[in-house]
Amino acid sequence: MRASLIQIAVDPDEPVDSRRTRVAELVREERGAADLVVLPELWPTGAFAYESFAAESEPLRGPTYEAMAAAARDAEVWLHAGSVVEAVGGALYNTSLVFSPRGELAASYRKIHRFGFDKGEAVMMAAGEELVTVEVPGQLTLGVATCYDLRFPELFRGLVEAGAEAFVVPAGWPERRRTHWTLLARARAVENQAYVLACGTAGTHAGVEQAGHSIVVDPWGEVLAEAGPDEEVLRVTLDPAKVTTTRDQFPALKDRVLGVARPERG
Ligand SMILES: O=C(O)CCC(=O)C(=O)O
Repeated sequence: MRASLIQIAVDPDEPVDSRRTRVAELVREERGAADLVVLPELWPTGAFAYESFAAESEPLRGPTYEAMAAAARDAEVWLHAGSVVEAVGGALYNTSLVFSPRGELAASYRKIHRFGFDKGEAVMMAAGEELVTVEVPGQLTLGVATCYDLRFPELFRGLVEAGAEAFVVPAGWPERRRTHWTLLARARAVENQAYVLACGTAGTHAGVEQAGHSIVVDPWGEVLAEAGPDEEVLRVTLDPAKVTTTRDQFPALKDRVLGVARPERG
C-alpha cells in the first residue's frame, strides 16, 4: 500500500478558503502515486488557533468535507482528510474525516482525548466516545486516532482489539515536545505490532511552533520515513503482510492479559 502524508504548513496569513483549495490540489497531485493520502489535525484553522475554532467550525458535511470528498474522488485515493472543527448543535468536536476513492465518507472520528488541560480544546470541545476503524479492502485495516490520543496506549490497544493493523494519527504537535512525538509513535507501533502513520503540521500558528517531522513506523518499530520541519509530502510503501508476519513470529499480543490494568480501590 502506497501512502502519502502531506505535512501542511499552517500559516495564519493564508485564508482558510485558500488553504482548503491548495490542500485539495496537493491531494490531487497524489493521483497514481498513492493508495492512501493522510492530512494533519485541524489544518484548516491550526490546532492551537482556539480563537477561531467557533468562527471556522463547520457541519460534518461542510466546506472541508465537500473539498476533500472531491479531491479523494479525483485522485482515486483513500483519504484521511485530517480533522475539522465540527459544529453539532451547540457543541464543537475535533472530527476526522476518512473518504473512499469514490469520494464517499468511509468514517468519521471525534477525538476522544482533548488537549489543553484547563484551557483551549479541553474546555472548548466535547469529547468523542467511539473507537473507529476503517478497512481498506485488500490492504490494511486502519485504526484512527488524533494527536494527543497518541499518549493513551489503551485507546490503541482497543483499536487493535477492533482489528486495526495500521494507526493513522493526524496531529498538530508542537516542536517543544517533538521527542515525545517520535518516541510515542514508535512505542504505539512496537506494543501493538502495527504500522503508525503520524502526520503533523509545519509552520507556526497562534504562537506555537509546530514540530513537522511526520513519521511512518513499521510493526517492528523501525522508522520507514520521517519528514523535516517544513511543508513536505512524505511517501512510503507499506507491506500489509508485515503485520501478520511480525505478529506470528513474535506473538506478544497473544500474551496480553485482559482486565489486569485497574487495581481494586480500597
Ligand atoms: O500531547 C502533546 O504534547 C500535544 C498534543 C496536542 O498538541 C494536541 O492534541 O493538539
